[in-house]
Amino acid sequence: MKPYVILNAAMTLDGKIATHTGSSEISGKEDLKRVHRLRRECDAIMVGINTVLIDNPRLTIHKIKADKSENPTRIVVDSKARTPLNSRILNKEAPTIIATSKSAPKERIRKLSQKAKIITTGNKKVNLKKLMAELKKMGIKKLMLEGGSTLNFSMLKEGLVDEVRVAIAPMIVGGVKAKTLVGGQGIPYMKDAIKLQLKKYHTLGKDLILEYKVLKSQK
Ligand SMILES: NC(=O)c1ccc[n+]([C@@H]2O[C@H](COP(=O)([O-])OP(=O)(O)OC[C@H]3O[C@@H](n4cnc5c(N)ncnc54)[C@H](O)[C@@H]3O)[C@@H](O)[C@H]2O)c1
Ligand SMILES: Nc1nc(=O)c(N)c(NC[C@H](O)[C@H](O)[C@H](O)COP(=O)(O)O)[nH]1
Repeated sequence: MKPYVILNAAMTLDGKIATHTGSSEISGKEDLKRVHRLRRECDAIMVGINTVLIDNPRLTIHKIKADKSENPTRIVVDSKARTPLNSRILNKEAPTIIATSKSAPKERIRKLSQKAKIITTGNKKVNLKKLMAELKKMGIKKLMLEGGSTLNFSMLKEGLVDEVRVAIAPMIVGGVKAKTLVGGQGIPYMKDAIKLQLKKYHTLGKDLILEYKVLKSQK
């Protein structure tokens, strides 16, 4: 049992979700409103620790009108409990979960547990399947995965993503070191690619929105 997971991101035409310096203002203002409407529909938003360290996101609904009580629960996948204590994700605007592993230092866990709920799974890194099962037990039915590249790969590879929604901005930045929509180790052979089915597409301001269903592998 797991929540229904929607991976949402914005990328340039060349598939980058940030430049090699970490700059990532990609979505147009209309797309940002779409993202915030999606946040409002979800029970939780999840990001990887690098996204917290680089972007210091709030992960609340703040581009459209919403009551504080509508903010989804924020989740950081953070094996070693590196989330800075002054990061915006730990403010009082919404509940926060730090998903850690057994490799996280006890002292960091103690400090973070004063500001967030801690869920520990996995030895060296977070066990995403177990984390998803825990979240479902807690009542999280719909989860928005907001990146980054490394976490997107792990979630897709583990078969935990149900839908992918991307905004393609009419921009190209290049750079071998710039993060793409899905990074991680990658899949060696095209025959083993994660297969998707295009469900919907439309323009939104200058961006193109594509919505896919993830097809479950036959393995
Ligand atoms: N344009 C967009 O839509 C968008 C969205 C989100 C993030 N970003 C960008 O993505 C970049 C960050 O991406 P990234 O790939 O460096 O990091 P990430 O945010 O995906 O975090 C990855 C880290 O999570 C931790 N982790 C723990 N358990 C894990 C597991 N089982 N699987 C995977 N990771 C696990 C590891 O420390 C790993 O290095 C930033 O520059 C950010 O601006 C862009
Ligand atoms: N859809 C989307 N378009 C973008 O252009 C962009 N850079 C992100 N990036 C997602 C990432 O998780 C960001 O850190 C949060 O979008 C910031 O979230 P806040 O506004 O602080 O709540 N996502």
